[in-house]
Amino acid sequence: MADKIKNAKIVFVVGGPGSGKGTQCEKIVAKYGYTHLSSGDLLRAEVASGSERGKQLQAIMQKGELVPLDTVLDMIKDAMIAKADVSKGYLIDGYPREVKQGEEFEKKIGAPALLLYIDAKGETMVKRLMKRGETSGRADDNEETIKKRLDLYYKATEPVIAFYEQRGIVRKINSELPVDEVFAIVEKAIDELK
Ligand SMILES: Nc1ccn([C@@H]2O[C@H](COP(=O)(O)OP(=O)(O)OP(=O)(O)O)[C@@H](O)[C@H]2O)c(=O)n1
Ligand SMILES: Nc1nc2c(ncn2[C@@H]2O[C@H](COP(=O)(O)OP(=O)(O)O)[C@@H](O)[C@H]2O)c(=O)[nH]1
Ligand SMILES: [Mg+2]
Repeated sequence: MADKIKNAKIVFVVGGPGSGKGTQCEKIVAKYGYTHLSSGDLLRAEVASGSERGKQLQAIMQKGELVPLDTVLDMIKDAMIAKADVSKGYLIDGYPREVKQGEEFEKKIGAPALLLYIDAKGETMVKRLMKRGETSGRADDNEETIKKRLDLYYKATEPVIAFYEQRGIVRKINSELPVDEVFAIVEKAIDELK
């Protein structure tokens, strides 16, 4: 039943690991009532379920690599459909990770109206993730995996931003600032959508 979500407002939230995607998404949910779907959280839920598929995913995520495209996309699509009747819009956090993921999303679900590009310096992201790692319990918040995630971000995900820039839907957000100042910029981008 993809019909239900064909006309939904879709916002891609893209940025490096630890750039502050999740933090800003929470604030958008609180103010605008959007549905927040973090692809990483969906994958971690599958891992936590203890399923066979979850075990395979865990091995990939622990290495900081990308899980197969269809796996993530199916999870996002199912989660979107489940919320279709109540959703004012969708925040797709941490996806697409590569241009191909964006193309497949558009084929199977629909086109994004906006891409929020949450931008922080590499050293800032590493610092935040090491700090988060003290309490997150995430198997990939360690120095070695963080470095791999960052490398993959620059190699595979930054081209996603260039791809959508051609369409004029990218809003670059400087997330070096304090959270509330970052959100003030985010609000402007979301308000433009209405
Ligand atoms: N579309 C996606 C999203 C996530 N992952 C996997 O899930 C891991 C964690 O993703 P995510 O939670 O989005 O992590 P980061 O981008 O590193 O951002 P953060 O942890 O700071 O939210 C990734 O490293 C990757 O292995 C993936 O393969 N494909
Ligand atoms: N100073 C500052 N810290 C932030 C900001 N956003 C997030 N953080 C911190 O950076 C860490 C990673 O943020 P998170 O939202 O999980 O990032 P994500 O990996 O992009 O989803 C968190 O522990 C936050 O405390 C921000 O705008 N400013
Ligand atoms: Mg996150």
